Amino acid sequence: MTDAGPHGSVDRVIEVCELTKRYGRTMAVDGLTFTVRPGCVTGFLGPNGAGKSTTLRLTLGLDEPTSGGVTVDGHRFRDHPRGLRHVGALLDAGDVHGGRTAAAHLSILARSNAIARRRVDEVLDEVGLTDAARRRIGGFSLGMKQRLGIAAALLGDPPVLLFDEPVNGLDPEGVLWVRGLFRRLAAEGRTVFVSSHLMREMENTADRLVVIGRGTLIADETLAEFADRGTRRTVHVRTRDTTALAELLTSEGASVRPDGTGGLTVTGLSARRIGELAHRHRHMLHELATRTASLEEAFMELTADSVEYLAGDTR
Ligand SMILES: Nc1ncnc2c1ncn2[C@@H]1O[C@H](COP(=O)(O)OP(=O)(O)OP(=O)(O)O)[C@@H](O)[C@H]1O
Repeated sequence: MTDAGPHGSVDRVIEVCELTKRYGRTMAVDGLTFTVRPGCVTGFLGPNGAGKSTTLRLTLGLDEPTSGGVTVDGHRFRDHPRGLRHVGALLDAGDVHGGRTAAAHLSILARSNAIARRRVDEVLDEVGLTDAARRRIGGFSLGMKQRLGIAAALLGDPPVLLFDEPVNGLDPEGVLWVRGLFRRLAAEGRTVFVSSHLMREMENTADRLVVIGRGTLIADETLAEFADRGTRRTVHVRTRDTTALAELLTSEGASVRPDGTGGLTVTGLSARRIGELAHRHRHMLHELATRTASLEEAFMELTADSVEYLAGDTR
């Protein structure tokens, strides 16, 4: 599965190398380098505007990079003779002709990519749209459009699959279904690359994570490695003289920040040690509690500096 290919490349591997895309004054993607391998689900995470869709569009040759590039098996997408039979993708589920039926939409795609007609019925069945096959797409819910987009990605039975925010619009049953589908596709040895701006959509799906913010790479690691950040403990402490306690804990090597409610969030010292120090220096503590950050919190902390639009932002 991961044998070296004819050009010294690795089979089914997406290689993003120094990828840069500038739109006027906006750096959508800024020197991104990472590799996506087969046999596992790789989550592509980042806040809104981080550059995920741009990276996926560049991977599919739908846009030209300003510099750098992306290859699949060592070739640019447009140089792959097998097109959709090699790389299947869901980019924008709404980008379909509403007047066509689901079956007609997929049949046209199949014909133009030399894919057998029987695949249309197979993928409609796979995504649960068999009963809606003869209905016009214009009347589809967002969730049904997502399923149709996933069907289109699967149509050519490709070894490499890209999905841009596939969970959008799916109901809870649909979310479970799509997770199972991604896991199965990866278990079959395919390369599965899935974007999302929500950690919780990835934490039960992805084996690896590529995290970006403002077009640059923030993390490229296994979910287990990422989870280790998530299990980092912080201690919540509340006292009357916050400033004095913060100075004391900082001098003992802790990292201390206000928690926004008059208390302090401390990392680098255990609750027990903080309790001992406070006692020795005669600080009365009103609260002392250890808490474990969730994966979502770890993700938000990691990407905090690259969030484009903050609620209530007054910058
Ligand atoms: N065609 C374009 N013209 C101008 N700016 C663009 C274009 N496409 C993307 N951008 C800008 O590039 C940046 C990255 O956008 P992109 O859609 O790739 O991010 P994203 O991570 O997919 O975000 P989201 O989760 O909101 O879809 C944004 O600031 C966006 O406004």
